[in-house]
Amino acid sequence: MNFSVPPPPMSIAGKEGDGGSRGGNSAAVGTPGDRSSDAEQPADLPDEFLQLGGNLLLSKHYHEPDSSISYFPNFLSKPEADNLFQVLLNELEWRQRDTLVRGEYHREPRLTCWFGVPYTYSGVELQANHVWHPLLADIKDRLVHNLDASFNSLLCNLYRSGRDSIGWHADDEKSLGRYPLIASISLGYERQFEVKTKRIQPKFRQLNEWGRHLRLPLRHGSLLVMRGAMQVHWLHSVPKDQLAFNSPTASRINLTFRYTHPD
Ligand SMILES: O=C(O)CCC(=O)C(=O)O
Ligand SMILES: [Fe+2]
Repeated sequence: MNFSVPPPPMSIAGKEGDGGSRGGNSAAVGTPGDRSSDAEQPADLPDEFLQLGGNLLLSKHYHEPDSSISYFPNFLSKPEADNLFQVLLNELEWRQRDTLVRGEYHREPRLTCWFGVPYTYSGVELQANHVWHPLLADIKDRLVHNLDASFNSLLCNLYRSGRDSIGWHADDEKSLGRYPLIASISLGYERQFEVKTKRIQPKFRQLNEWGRHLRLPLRHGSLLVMRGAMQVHWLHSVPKDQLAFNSPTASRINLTFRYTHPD
């Protein structure tokens, strides 16, 4: 199923710069009448897309690949996802790291674990870790096969409750290349994944019909793929979930497979 794309709806030239660094926060800039321009009011994607999945064209650009996401709600069966969640929760070496946000170090509001070649983002240096957990090596091989893409690294995130989050950012480190394909698997408690356009906007040729700030809940066992120029033109986040702030059963694991180019 392809979820795309009415005629060019609007001019969305931005005002000022905000590259949207990982863990940073930036307010959306709206245009009058743009129903999804308010940072508090993301547009929800239709149930059909959430149930069945599909491809969603976010925006088209001049001289660049489209920005798009693909969603596979049932990539892993329930028993496999249940088992993977429990095993990873217990067996990975989860650590809380310090990250640089606007010149100051802060504890990340989540735990992480890294596999693959060395990787640096926002002041966090992740050492090479070539001893892949066997279940993760297996998933990597299946993703390579299914998506016809290469992956040599994996960032695992553990959101312990609704209090944990990842702020607005783009996966736009130089080592990922300009148009990375990022495969993101969700396990455990369902959290909202939001995307919005960056504040400096190019002259998009065409924008999707839901606007410039969208969200979708990422289901246990689902796969989300981010493609094309998405990291150049869009930010993404998993905001805090007030309803699950104090719930110890609201943990979520996210696995983002990437291809990291050596320096
Ligand atoms: O938890 C998620 O779904 C997103 C994680 C993410 O964006 C990242 O690790 O860069
Ligand atoms: Fe990300």
